[in-house]
Amino acid sequence: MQLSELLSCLDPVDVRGERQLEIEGLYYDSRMVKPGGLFFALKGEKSDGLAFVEAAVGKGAVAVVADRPCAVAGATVITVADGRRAMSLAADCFYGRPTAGIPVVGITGTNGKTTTTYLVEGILACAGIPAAVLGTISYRFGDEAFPAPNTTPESVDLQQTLRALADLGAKGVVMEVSSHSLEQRRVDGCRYDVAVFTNLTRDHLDYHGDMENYFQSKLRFFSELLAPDQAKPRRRAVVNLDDPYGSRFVAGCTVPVLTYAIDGNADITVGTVDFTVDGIRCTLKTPAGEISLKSDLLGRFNLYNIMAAVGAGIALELPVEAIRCGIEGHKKVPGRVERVDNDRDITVLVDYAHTGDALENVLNMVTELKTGRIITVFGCGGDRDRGKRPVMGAIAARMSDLAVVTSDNPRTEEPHAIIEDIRRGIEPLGLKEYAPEEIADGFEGKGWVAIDDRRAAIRAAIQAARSGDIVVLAGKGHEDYQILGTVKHHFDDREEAAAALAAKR
Ligand SMILES: CC(=O)N[C@H]1[C@@H](OP(=O)(O)OP(=O)(O)OC[C@H]2O[C@@H](n3ccc(=O)[nH]c3=O)[C@H](O)[C@@H]2O)O[C@H](CO)[C@@H](O)[C@@H]1O[C@H](C)C(=O)N[C@@H](C)C(=O)N[C@H](CCC(=O)O)C(=O)O
Ligand SMILES: Nc1ncnc2c1ncn2[C@@H]1O[C@H](COP(=O)(O)OP(=O)(O)OP(=O)(O)O)[C@@H](O)[C@H]1O
Ligand SMILES: N[C@H](CCC[C@H](N)C(=O)O)C(=O)O
Ligand SMILES: [Mg+2]
Repeated sequence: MQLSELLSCLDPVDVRGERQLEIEGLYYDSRMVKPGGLFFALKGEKSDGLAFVEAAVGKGAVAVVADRPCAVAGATVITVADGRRAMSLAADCFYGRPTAGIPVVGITGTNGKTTTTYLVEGILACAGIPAAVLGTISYRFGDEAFPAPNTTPESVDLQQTLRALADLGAKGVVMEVSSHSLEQRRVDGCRYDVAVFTNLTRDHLDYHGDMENYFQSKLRFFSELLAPDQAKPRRRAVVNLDDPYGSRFVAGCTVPVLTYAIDGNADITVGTVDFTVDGIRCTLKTPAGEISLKSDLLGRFNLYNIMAAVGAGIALELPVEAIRCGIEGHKKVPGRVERVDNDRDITVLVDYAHTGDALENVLNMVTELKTGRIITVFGCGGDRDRGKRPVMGAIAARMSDLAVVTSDNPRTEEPHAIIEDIRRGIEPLGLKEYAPEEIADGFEGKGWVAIDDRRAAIRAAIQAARSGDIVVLAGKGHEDYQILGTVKHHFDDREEAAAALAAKR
């Protein structure tokens, strides 16, 4: 693409140097630059892209974009107001506007995004719209999947992936929109039809600082990115009004809003509902009429995810029958309340709960199903929000008969130090702390135990379980790795649980 054409997309403040250049690719990492590239010098958390401009030009970049003064010989220098936003807009143009003219649903919120994307994918499929799904698990169209290093990729990777998925036949997009991506303008080049808000609870405060900043990063999705647009006439927001932040999102919206709530008044509410061990049966009252549904998803939190997906379907004006069919026939989400089969009458569930709210929801769900004692294995990620550690510790210990505290991607932190942070939330409860060897043949009273090594922790939990018990392995879900230092080692809770069940005495 000609640089002059790209310039019209990224709204430059100043251009110095040759404009008649053919741009072969967009890059934000100097190490990846190829000849003919346009390099975006971004200011990051760890380093400043300006320091790599010469390296980029040395590798063949013919032009550089920056939002701070930048001097370099041998390349056109483009100054913009916001480098990350300019990169998003340029990527949309460069990859041929992959989100124009097709339905695009973005889902944001602390928990429930991945699950809701799968439900919306099902609804779109039933409406005859085969859609791409981008999020934590993968970037996928049908069964063709690309690995997902981030939940919401950097704008250049995002638009390139959207183009590739459209070329494979995707006629719609459902994607998770993380708060990091909103803050870093990764999605500014996406043209959404519907933006969904699930909930806002504590997470990622290592990055956002406090809940208000976290909220503000998400609000941008509804206030700025969803501004009225003639090319997207049905733009709508879908907002959970039971969440304490819900009404603030509604107030910030610049397009019509469809609200949902189980407890309060909203556009979409619950008529009847029955939660069982087999799933959810409900009737929803909606502006499109009453919808009767049954789903094999478990728990009240999944009713919220269903309502969010139904809201997206209604906002897109899809037939009620497609909405029902999509919810009832949805694809299973790997690692979300996923059962590990066994013949020992122990319910083993692998789940991705890695925040206090998610853990509380999942443990509430298993408490309602309660067939025996609850044993919960969990840890907290290293190099992530430290404040959630004691909170999760208290929830796990309070709501389980035995909490097994262990490691979950310690990254560059000392695993035992993370467990000590978790301990601070458990100790005030005054519960018995078991030594690992004390639970080798089971346990009697309520308590907790710390076992740094996750494999040993899973083995101990399953060894301690008896017929009827429920073992929840929380935090890693679909992940098939454990990150120690900066190295990813193969590790899969589902495989570990199966091995522990096979080895159980
Ligand atoms: C904190 C964070 O979000 N960081 C993201 C950010 O990195 P950064 O801007 O801070 O990068 P930096 O290392 O300071 O470098 C600055 C610039 O110099 C460039 N550089 C650097 C070195 C060099 O030799 N040459 C060069 O050009 C870098 O490519 C970058 O453009 O931009 C990078 C490029 O897009 C991301 O890969 C990186 O994600 C890191 C890996 C990450 O772990 N992010 C997580 C926290 C994240 O984004 N998570 C969310 C939500 C997760 C969830 O709850 O589901 C997600 O969407 O995945
Ligand atoms: N609506 C919900 N409210 C609260 N907790 C939920 C909800 N839906 C799912 N959960 C819990 O949160 C975990 C993560 O769910 P899911 O993967 O759908 O969320 P996510 O928002 O995509 O998470 P991430 O930010 O890691 O991408 C689930 O395994 C479950 O324990
Ligand atoms: N994708 C999110 C969740 C990771 C879940 C947990 N397994 C962890 O590593 O903290 C993150 O990177 O913060
Ligand atoms: Mg997700």
